[in-house]
Amino acid sequence: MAAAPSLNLQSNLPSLKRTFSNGRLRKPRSSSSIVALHQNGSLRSHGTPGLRVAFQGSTGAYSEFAAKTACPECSTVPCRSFADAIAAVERNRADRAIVPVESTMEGTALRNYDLFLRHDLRIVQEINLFVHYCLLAMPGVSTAELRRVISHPMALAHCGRALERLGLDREAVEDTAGAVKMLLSEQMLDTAAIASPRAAAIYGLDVLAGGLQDESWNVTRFLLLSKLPEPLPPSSSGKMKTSMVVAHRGGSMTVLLKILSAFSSRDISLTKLEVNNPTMEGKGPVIILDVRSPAMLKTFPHVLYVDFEGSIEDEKVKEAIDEISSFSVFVRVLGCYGADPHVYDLY
Ligand SMILES: O=C(O)C(=O)Cc1ccccc1
Repeated sequence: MAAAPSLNLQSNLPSLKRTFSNGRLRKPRSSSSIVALHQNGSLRSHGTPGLRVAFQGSTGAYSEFAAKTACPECSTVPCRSFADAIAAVERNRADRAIVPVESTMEGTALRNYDLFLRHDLRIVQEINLFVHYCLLAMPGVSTAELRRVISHPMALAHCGRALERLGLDREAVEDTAGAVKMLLSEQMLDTAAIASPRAAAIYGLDVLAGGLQDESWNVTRFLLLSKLPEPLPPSSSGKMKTSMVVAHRGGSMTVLLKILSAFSSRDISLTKLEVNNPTMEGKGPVIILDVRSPAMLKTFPHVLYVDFEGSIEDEKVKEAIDEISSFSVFVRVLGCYGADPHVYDLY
């Protein structure tokens, strides 16, 4: 009998423990192992049975696995786009949305982040997922017969060198599992998909190659978004993290120094500091919803994304935010949630 793949919890980055199940998921993952991880680990449980989590893509997408990792007992709601996943939460067709926002190979997925800023949702959990990319094809098709490959743009970008070597034309589609479904529905015999071993097992495709990513350490950070803030856990239950966006008048260097000083003078560790540079190709001003009433969309040319360790209930965090608010144009706290030091891996 094939062993059910299980999640592995590591106490520290960057080490990672993996379990192998021949890359195949033959039956639904038992959630009991994940519940145990929640009980032992620092994560707050989102394990309410019946919780509906919206994600972009089809069954078998990486985002769906991230959702199941974050909320083991949840049901997942496939959506065509990330915007649809957000709308599902806003219209009460889902309780949470999950979105990939950063990867070790490419940094922040600004499109997703910027879209999130236009809505009144909060970050309630983070999940780091080790992403394995495989080359999948219809049963019986060999690598020599392939002419092109389809997948999510991030997957194509992460496997650039391998695809170069294989000499395949690339075409972006909505998501990795959607690419697999497309192969099947259109019986494509000259096309491969890049997707997870889990998607291969779900849809019964052949895995022609594994570990396709250009960098062996390929972790994607997902955020779980909710309409309402989660109650903050007691401070004894582990480290907290806060995310915020800061809009300023320009002159990034001075602002950066002032922000660094607001945190370092209070011994608060930053985990992310990203400048949104409006001169970047294709990058316009950022539109942010001002969630204070009356809620309205505002446009800012100069924006910084900041994550740091600490809870908004900590006195020194409140002071740091007040100080930053005094020299910036706009500040919005995007969420306060349990810091998850683990990388989850399903192979
Ligand atoms: O297309 C998917 O499967 C997704 O969930 C989006 C994605 C793609 C590549 C890495 C992480 C998430």
